[in-house]
Amino acid sequence: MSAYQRWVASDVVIRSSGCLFCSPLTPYTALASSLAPFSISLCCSFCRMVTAKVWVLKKHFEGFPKPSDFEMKQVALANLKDGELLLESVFLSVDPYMRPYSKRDMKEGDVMIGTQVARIVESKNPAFAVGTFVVANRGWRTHFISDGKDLNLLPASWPESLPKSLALGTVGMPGLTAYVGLFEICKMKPGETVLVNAAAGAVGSVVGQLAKIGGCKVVGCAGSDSKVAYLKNIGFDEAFNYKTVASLDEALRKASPDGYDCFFDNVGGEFASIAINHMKKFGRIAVCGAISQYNDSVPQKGPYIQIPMIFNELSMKGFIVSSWHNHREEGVKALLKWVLEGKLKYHEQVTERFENMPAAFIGMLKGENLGKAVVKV
Ligand SMILES: NC(=O)C1=CN([C@@H]2O[C@H](COP(=O)(O)OP(=O)(O)OC[C@H]3O[C@@H](n4cnc5c(N)ncnc54)[C@H](OP(=O)(O)O)[C@@H]3O)[C@@H](O)[C@H]2O)C=CC1
Ligand SMILES: CCCCCCC/C=C/C=O
Repeated sequence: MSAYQRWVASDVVIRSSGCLFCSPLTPYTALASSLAPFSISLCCSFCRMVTAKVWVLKKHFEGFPKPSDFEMKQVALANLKDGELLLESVFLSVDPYMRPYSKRDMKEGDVMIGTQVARIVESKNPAFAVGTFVVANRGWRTHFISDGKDLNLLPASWPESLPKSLALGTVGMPGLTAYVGLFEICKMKPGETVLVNAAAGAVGSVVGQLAKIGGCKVVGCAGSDSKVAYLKNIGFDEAFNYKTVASLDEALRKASPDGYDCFFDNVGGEFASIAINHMKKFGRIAVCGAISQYNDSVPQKGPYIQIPMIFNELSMKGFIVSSWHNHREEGVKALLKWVLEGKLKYHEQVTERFENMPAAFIGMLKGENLGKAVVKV
C-alpha cells in the first residue's frame, strides 16, 4: 500500500460540508502523501472524489481589477482514468498578461488563466511518479487532472535547495522573456547601454542582470526608492524612481548622456514615448509589455514615434515569449546556471494561501511586488 493509499485509508476528516460529487452529507478526508506538508487535498471519504478550489472571472475587469471581479468556486474532479495524473498546485503565478489576455480570450465564468508549479499526488501514468514537480498551465486551481502531455518537468539538475517557485519566475517564463528579448530581439552587444523599465519586477530584474553578464551598462527605473536601492544592489549601474523624478526626460539623459543602444520596454505609454527620443543611432527596442496601458478604459493618445524612429533608424519589435519555445531549453539551462553561480540574483514576493490570489494579482499590478509575485497555496 502506498503512502497516499494509507492516508486515504486513515480517513482523517478535516471538513464536513459534504462531497460535491456524491452527497452533501458525505464528509471530506485529508489526502496526503509521504512528502507532506506539500500535499493536503480534499477527498470525499465515500466516493474518493477530490474537490478543487478554482478562481473564476466573475465580471470582466473595467479599469483596475477589483476583488469583486473574482469568485472562488469548488469543482469535483472525477476519478483518474488510466494514463492520468492528479496534481496539486504548490505555487501559482500572478502575471501582468492576465489583465490584457482576460479581455481578449476569456468570458465571464471562465477559470482565471495562469501557470503553476504542481506536484503529482496520484498517478495512473507510468511515465510520471508521485512526488514529481512540474510546471503546468492550468489556471487558478488548487488541483487538476492531466494526461501528462501538457506538463513541463523541472530540469533534472534543479537542486533541492533552490525554491521550486523560481520555475515561475527567474528560471521560468519571465526569465526566458528577458533572455529572448535581450539576446534575440535587442541583440545586445558588450559595451552597449541598456535601458529597462519595471526593472525591479520579474522580467526587468533579470533583464538588468543579464545585460551586466553580457558586458553592458544598465539603467533601470522602478516605482519606489526601496526598489531603486534593490536595483543598485543587484548591479544596475544607474537606477531612478520614475514616480518621483522631476522630469523623466532629464533623468534618462542624466543616467546616460550618450543615449541608449537597447531599450527593453515593459511599460509602454508615456514612458516609452519619452525614452524613444533617447535612443542612439540604430538603437533597438524590444516591445515586451505595456503595463501602463493594460487598465486603461480609454486608449492613450500619442505623442507618435515615427520621427525619432526615422531620424535614428531605430528597430522596434514586439514579441511574445511563448512563440520562442524553441529557445526554452537553452534559456532555462542558462538561467539556472547563472542562478547557481550566484550571477543572477532573485527576489520573490510570496503571498500565502490560494484564497489570496486576487489580492496578489491586484497588488502586483499596483507595484507592490519586488521581483516575481507568486502565491504559495
Ligand atoms: N511579451 C512577453 O512575452 C511578456 C511580456 N511581459 C510583460 O513584461 C512586463 C513586466 O512583467 P513582469 O515582470 O511579469 O511583472 P512585474 O513583476 O514587473 O510586475 C509589474 C510591475 O509593473 C510596474 N507597473 C505597474 N503599473 C505601472 C505603470 N503604470 N507604469 C510603470 N510601471 C508600472 C510595477 O512596478 P513599479 O513599482 O516599478 O511601478 C509592478 O511591480 C509586463 O508589461 C508584462 O506584460 C511579461 C512576460 C512575457
Ligand atoms: C504559458 C504561459 C504563456 C504566457 C505568455 C505570456 C505572454 C505575455 C505577454 C504580455 O505580458
